Amino acid sequence: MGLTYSSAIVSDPAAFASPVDDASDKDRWREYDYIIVGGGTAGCVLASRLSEDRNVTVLLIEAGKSYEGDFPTRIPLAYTKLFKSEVDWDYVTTPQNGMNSRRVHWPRGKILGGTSTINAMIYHRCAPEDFDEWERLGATGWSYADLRPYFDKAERYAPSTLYPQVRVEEHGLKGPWQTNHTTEFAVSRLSLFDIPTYTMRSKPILDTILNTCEEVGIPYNHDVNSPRGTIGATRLVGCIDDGGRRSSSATAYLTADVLKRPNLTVAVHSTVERILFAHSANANPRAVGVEISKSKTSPRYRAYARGEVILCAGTIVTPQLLLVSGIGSSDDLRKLDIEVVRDLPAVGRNLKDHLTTGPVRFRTKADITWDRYNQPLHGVIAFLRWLFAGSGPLSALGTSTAAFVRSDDPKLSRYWEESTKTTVRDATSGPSAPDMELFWFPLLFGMEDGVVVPTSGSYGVTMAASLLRPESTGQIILASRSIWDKPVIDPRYLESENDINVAVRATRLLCRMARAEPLNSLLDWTTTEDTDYFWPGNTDPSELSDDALKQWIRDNANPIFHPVASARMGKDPQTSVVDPELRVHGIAGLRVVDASAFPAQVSGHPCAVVVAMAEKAAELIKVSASQ
Ligand SMILES: Cc1cc2nc3c(=O)[nH]c(=O)nc-3n(C[C@H](O)[C@H](O)[C@H](O)COP(=O)(O)OP(=O)(O)OC[C@H]3O[C@@H](n4cnc5c(N)ncnc54)[C@H](O)[C@@H]3O)c2cc1C
Repeated sequence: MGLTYSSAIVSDPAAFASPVDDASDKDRWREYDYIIVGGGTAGCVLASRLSEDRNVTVLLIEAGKSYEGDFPTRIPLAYTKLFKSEVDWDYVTTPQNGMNSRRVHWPRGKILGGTSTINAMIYHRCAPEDFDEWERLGATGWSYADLRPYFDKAERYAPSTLYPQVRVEEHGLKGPWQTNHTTEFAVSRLSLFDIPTYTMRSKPILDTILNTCEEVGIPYNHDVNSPRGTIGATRLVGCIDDGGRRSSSATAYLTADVLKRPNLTVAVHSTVERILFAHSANANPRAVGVEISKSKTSPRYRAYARGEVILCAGTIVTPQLLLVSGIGSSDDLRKLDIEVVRDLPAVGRNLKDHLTTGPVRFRTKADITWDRYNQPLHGVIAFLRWLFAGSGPLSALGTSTAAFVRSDDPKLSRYWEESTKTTVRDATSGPSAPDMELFWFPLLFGMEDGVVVPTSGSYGVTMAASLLRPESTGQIILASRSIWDKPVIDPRYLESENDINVAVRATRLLCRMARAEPLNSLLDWTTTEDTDYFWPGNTDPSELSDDALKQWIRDNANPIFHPVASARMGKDPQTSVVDPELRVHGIAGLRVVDASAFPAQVSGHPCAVVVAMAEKAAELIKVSASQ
C-alpha cells in the first residue's frame, strides 16, 4: 500500500480500487457508497460530512498531494509563491481578444483542500442579493435565507476586541473553518521578534486609505459578511487560524480525527480519468463509478459507487470530466469521437470570472509600507516572527482592506463624470449589491508571466479594482478526449463594452482617491522617473482620456481567479447542467458540488460560498439517501 504522511491517506490506486482487468468480475470490485472526485475546497467538506454516518463508506480521490506537512501553503502572505509550483495546476487561457491578445495564467490548487489551500484566504459571504438572484435563475432553495445557516455551520469566527462592532450572532462560532481578523497589527500578538518601531509601520497607510474612502463618499462597513449587506470599505476577515496559519478546507475538515474514520478513504496522487455509466432500456443512464490512474501511461483502476459519484473537481475539470465521459453538447462530443451519454449543451458554457483593472501604483513616502520586506534582514525577521509567534505580516492577508462599491453610486459619480463619456448598465444582483471591489496592497509589485514580482528599492501602494459582475461570458472546451490534456479556457474577458466601461470608472475612482486627503499627504508625487510604471496613477485624472484608459486596461488587466458557472445549476437542461439538488440533468447517481455549479457569478470572493454550498449539498445527499 502506498502511504503518504498519514496512514489514513493512500496514494496507490491498488489500495482502494480494482484493476481494470477485474471489471467483468463484480465480486472483485472495490465499492463505496459515495465516490467524491476532487479533494478540493468542496470535496473535503463533503468527505468529512458524509463520513459522519459510520454506516456509509466514502472514497475521496485527489489528483494532487496531501496537505499534511506542506509548510509553504500554511504561510498566509506567501500564497503568491505557490503559483506555478507543484501545488498549482498552472492553466493558461487562450489569447484574449479583449486584452490585446494576451494569454493569462490561471492558478488552481492541486493538493488536498484544492484552491482553498493556495488562495488569498479572504473570507467573504458576498452580497445577500446574489443568492436571491440564484433563486430567480431557477436555483430553488438557494436564496440567502436558505444558504445562511450553512455559512454559519462552516465558520468558526474568532471575535476580536479590536472589532467590537462585529455582531458575533451574525457569524458561525462552532464550525470547523477558522476565520480571524488579520493579526499583523494586534498589539496583543507582539513578540520577541518585534523590534521597537519595526512592526507597526504599515498600519498607517491602510488606515489612511480607509479614512480616505470615507472622505470620498464610501462609508465604513464594520462587517461585510453580515446579512445587512456588503457595500462599503472594510477590514477583511481571513481564513486564518489562531496560530496565524492558513485554514483551508483540508485543515478544517480533514482533521486527524476525521482521517481516522474507518469508513473514509482518502486517496492522493490519483487522477480520475472518466465517469463509468450503466445503461438500461427504460431509465436514465446511472453513474456507477470512476476510472483512475496515476499518469497518462500507468495502469487503470476502477472504483464503483453503490450510491453516488459526486464531482468536486472545480470549474475547469468538472466540465472537462463530464465532457470526456460523454455528457455535453452532442455535436461537440461527436467531433472528438466521444460516445454521447447525454446531450447537455451547457456543459463548459456560461463561464464567468472576475477581472481586475490592472495595478494602479502610487509611490509613498519612505518606509510606511511592506516594501521593506524585500530586504533580506526584514524578510528573515518577518519569517521568524510568523514561525515562532504566529503573527506579523506573514500571518496577514495580502489584501486586508477593501471597498465594495457600485458604479452607479450618485455619491461617487463626480469622480468619473469629470471627463468620462462612458455609460454603464446595471449588472448587479440587486440595488444593495456592488459591481466593483477596490483593493490595495501596501507594497509595489507587478505581474510577469503569472508570477508576482515585487519592485525593490521603492515604497508604494498598489491599487486595483475587480469587476464583480462581468457581462463577458466564456467557455471551457475539450482540447482532446483525454483528461491529461488541459482543456481550452476562453473566459472572453472584456468582450462586453459594459465591462470595460465599469473598469474605466473604477480606475478613475482609484486615481481620485489617491489625490484626496488624508492619503494624498502620504504619497510622494515628486519623482518623475519610470512614468510608465506609475501611469495612470501619476497623471491628473481630469487629463486621462477614456480611450487611453481603455487601452491601458486591455494591456494590464489581470484576473483574480474566481471562475464559476461552467456546469451551472438551473431548471432547464438546455441552459444548465445540474438541477437545484445539484444532480446532473438526466443522469442518475451523479452530482456536481463546486464553483462550477454556481448559477451566476457572486459579487465578491467565492470560497466561503463554495464551502456553504458543500455543507448544504451534504445534507441534500443524506436526505435523498434516507428516502
Ligand atoms: C490565487 C487565488 C486566490 C484566490 N483568493 C480567494 C480569496 O481570497 N477568497 C475567496 O473566497 N476565493 C479566492 N479564490 C477562489 C477560490 O479559492 C475558489 O473559487 C474555490 O476554492 C474553488 O473551490 P472548488 O471546490 O470549486 O475547486 P478546487 O478547490 O479547485 O477543487 C478542485 C479539486 O479537484 C482536484 N482535481 C482536479 N482534477 C482532478 C481529477 N481528474 N481527479 C482527481 N482530482 C482532481 C484538484 O486538484 C482540486 O483539489 C482564489 C483563487 C485563486 C486561484
